[in-house]
Amino acid sequence: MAAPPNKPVSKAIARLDQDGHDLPPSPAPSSPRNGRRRYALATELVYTDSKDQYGSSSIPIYQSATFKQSSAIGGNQEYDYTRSGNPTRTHLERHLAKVMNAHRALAVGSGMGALDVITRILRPGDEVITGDDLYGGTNRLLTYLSVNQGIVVHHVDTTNVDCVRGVISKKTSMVLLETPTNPLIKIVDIPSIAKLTHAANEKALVVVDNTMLSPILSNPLDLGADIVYESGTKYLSGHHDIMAGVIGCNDPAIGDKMYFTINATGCGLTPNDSFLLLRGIKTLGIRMEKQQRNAQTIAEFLESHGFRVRYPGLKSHPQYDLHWSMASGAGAVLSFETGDPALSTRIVEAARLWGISVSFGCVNSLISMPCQMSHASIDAKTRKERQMPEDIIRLCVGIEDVNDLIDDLSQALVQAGAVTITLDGFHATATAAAQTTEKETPADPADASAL
Ligand SMILES: Cc1ncc(COP(=O)(O)O)c(C=O)c1O
Ligand SMILES: N[C@@H](CCSC[C@H](N)C(=O)O)C(=O)O
Repeated sequence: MAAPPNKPVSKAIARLDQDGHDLPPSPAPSSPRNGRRRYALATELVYTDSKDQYGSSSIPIYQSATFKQSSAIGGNQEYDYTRSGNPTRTHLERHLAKVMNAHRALAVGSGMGALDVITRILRPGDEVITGDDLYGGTNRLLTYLSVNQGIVVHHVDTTNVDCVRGVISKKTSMVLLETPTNPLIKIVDIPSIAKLTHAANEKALVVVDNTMLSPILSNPLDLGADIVYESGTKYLSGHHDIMAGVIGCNDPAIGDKMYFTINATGCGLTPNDSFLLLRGIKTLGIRMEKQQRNAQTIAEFLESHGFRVRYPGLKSHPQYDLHWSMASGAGAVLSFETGDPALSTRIVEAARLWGISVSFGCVNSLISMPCQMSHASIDAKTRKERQMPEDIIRLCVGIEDVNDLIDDLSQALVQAGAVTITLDGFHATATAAAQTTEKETPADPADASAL
């Protein structure tokens, strides 16, 4: 089933604050011809004009902890100490603000570091509403805040706006959303929840973790969110060679509060990692294009062979229309079930091209079992209460040749005994969804090469 063609995501950059940031090497604002306010996002991602003194086409790494001052009584300069600010990081943040259509962007050492900075806005007694399907590390940090910092955390099914309505009140300070959720790929209605939240308490902050889509596919700030953050470790950098976290917001006072925390705690992204993130961002458009094309083909392959597949590029996804009303692509993470955790383990371990690894968004394809890996920090009882299938397999699709990926997956499915050979190919054996009228014979691993 073909997904709708990519549509342009972001509106024109309207909120970018150019004041006070025009010192080298901050990026120059883009200036397309024909009266347009900005280029298409894929162009903005690679647009690197800067005021570098030598006109360097790649922004230099200012690998310096300190900057000399012109005077003992302060001086009039932008930088004094890299914890407080660094030209390479500033360039990255300014570039991100353009890409995220944010008034201000901030770059820190990891995605969890970003959430830490955001949740430090909370005060004891504040209430947070969040989902019941969340990245394990997010769940862990929220649990820490509720146990140690007096924050009240409500986990509800955020895919149902009425569930959010049921717990929202004047005491709600933050609503934290993930969409598509990790790992169940459920979709959350950001505009409706943002409206509901701001009506209940105009000071409450709607925060969206956009790691699964990245700015090239969705812009939560344009959908009503107050703060967007994501793990730059994933799609933004794209090569699994750095850890990073980025934050965007439109309210200058909130931006200042978060900057205060970054300077006070020292979690700003290093100059070297800022450089690598800048480099990764340039290829985000083309990587995502290929990754999601591959993901669509693989999702269709698995579904057509009888597996229950969760991917918003498939028409069978129960929230297909909602997803496409908020995003211009389906992303490149999908999950599927086999009905048996031991069988899933065998599939994962039989794959070769698909690396057994946590994380996603990288150019290499990865396969994992979230309940045992990325979400193992959520205890088994809570996983059961939240209906996380222990057998779920997550595929994070890369840029390899899609036929090689399908071939490797096919071999793994056969070797693990997850499919039966039929007259015209093979079909899932163990999934609840597997229904076949054809005469089946158990798969022989030796047959894998014939597939
Ligand atoms: C959805 C989501 N948000 C946030 C994070 C945290 O990012 P990081 O690993 O960069 O801290 C992850 C993964 O780690 C994630 O999957
Ligand atoms: N051991 C790590 C696991 C990181 S999971 C990374 C990523 N978000 C994913 O979903 O795969 C931890 O405990 O945080």
